[in-house]
Amino acid sequence: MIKLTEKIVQEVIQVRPRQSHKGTFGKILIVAGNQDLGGAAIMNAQAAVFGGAGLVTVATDPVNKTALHARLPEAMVVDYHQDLSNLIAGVDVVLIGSGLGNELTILKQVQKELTDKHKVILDGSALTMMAQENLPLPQGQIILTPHQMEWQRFGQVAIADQAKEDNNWEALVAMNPEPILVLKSDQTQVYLENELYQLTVGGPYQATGGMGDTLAGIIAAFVAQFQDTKKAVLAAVYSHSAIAERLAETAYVTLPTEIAQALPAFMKEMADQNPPL
Ligand SMILES: NC(=O)C1=CN([C@@H]2O[C@H](COP(=O)(O)OP(=O)(O)OC[C@H]3O[C@@H](n4cnc5c(N)ncnc54)[C@H](O)[C@@H]3O)[C@@H](O)[C@H]2O)[C@@H](O)CC1
Ligand SMILES: Nc1ncnc2c1ncn2[C@@H]1O[C@H](COP(=O)(O)OP(=O)(O)O)[C@@H](O)[C@H]1O
Ligand SMILES: [Mg+2]
Repeated sequence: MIKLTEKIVQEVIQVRPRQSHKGTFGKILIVAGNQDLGGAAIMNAQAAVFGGAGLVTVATDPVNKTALHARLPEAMVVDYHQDLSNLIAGVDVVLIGSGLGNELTILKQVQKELTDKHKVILDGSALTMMAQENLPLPQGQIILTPHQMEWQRFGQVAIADQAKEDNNWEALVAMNPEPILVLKSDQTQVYLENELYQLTVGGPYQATGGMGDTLAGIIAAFVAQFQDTKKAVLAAVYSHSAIAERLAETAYVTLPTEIAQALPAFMKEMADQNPPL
């Protein structure tokens, strides 16, 4: 078991090269937010934009369009009922599932367009629907971000049995190809290529709806812009809770949107500890 420390973030987040443009830092499609859960799409997208993604498009229920534009003009917004195949073909990263509710048709349509070139984050309702419908993993480099209840459904490991890492490995190796697992709890762990990483920052001030939607957006931003996907996932998981821990020095609860807002300053601090490329 390897403890996650600030070192991983310093390693991943570099000063940006001058010769760059928005395409350099990755294109993300977020498929999230049904009629009732538009906040999840907003929190995904805010975290992705503030986390440094080059271009963010949100495919969501049309009722969420005005709110998304008003909160986050940097993000593009499309109706998730439209044909998303061209959009999916043009992005590097697809984040799907936060606040998606029971939108099974949309989940299936997106999954069939994914290819090996995509990095795919499966969160929230995507995991729950895939478990209920027994759907196979889609193509792409897969990152699963379940909380314990979602992992119980998706990985079929009872919450009480998740404390034993062997049980989680057993469920993971049965999946082909083996995804990266970010198993969220008050003791979040990342299962990644035979190594178990343990988060040692963060705390109960994070127990607020939307906290995982924000983490999923940060993971999307980091894997979109940083070369090494595995290290980028670890750095995202660490950054999310390290920022929360800092905010909690003066706050009883840390809001997901506040964590997103604090990301650019945190990332600059980490990058400044590295020499420019
Ligand atoms: N503002 C919004 O639009 C929000 C949308 N959300 C979305 O709502 C959908 C349903 O997600 P939920 O997670 O609420 O519902 P779930 O039914 O999947 O799971 C939530 C329940 O699981 C149990 N549980 C056990 N261990 C847990 C753990 N370690 N962490 C969290 N829960 C644990 C809790 O009793 C909790 O009520 C997701 O797609 C999610 O992205 C949520 O993020 C809440 C905020
Ligand atoms: N008591 C806690 N200590 C540390 N982290 C927590 C605690 N409660 C929740 N979190 C973190 O908050 C996030 C919650 O994710 P999730 O349950 O998916 O939220 P949501 O779906 O509402 O956005 C995870 O990253 C989890 O590790
Ligand atoms: Mg969640």
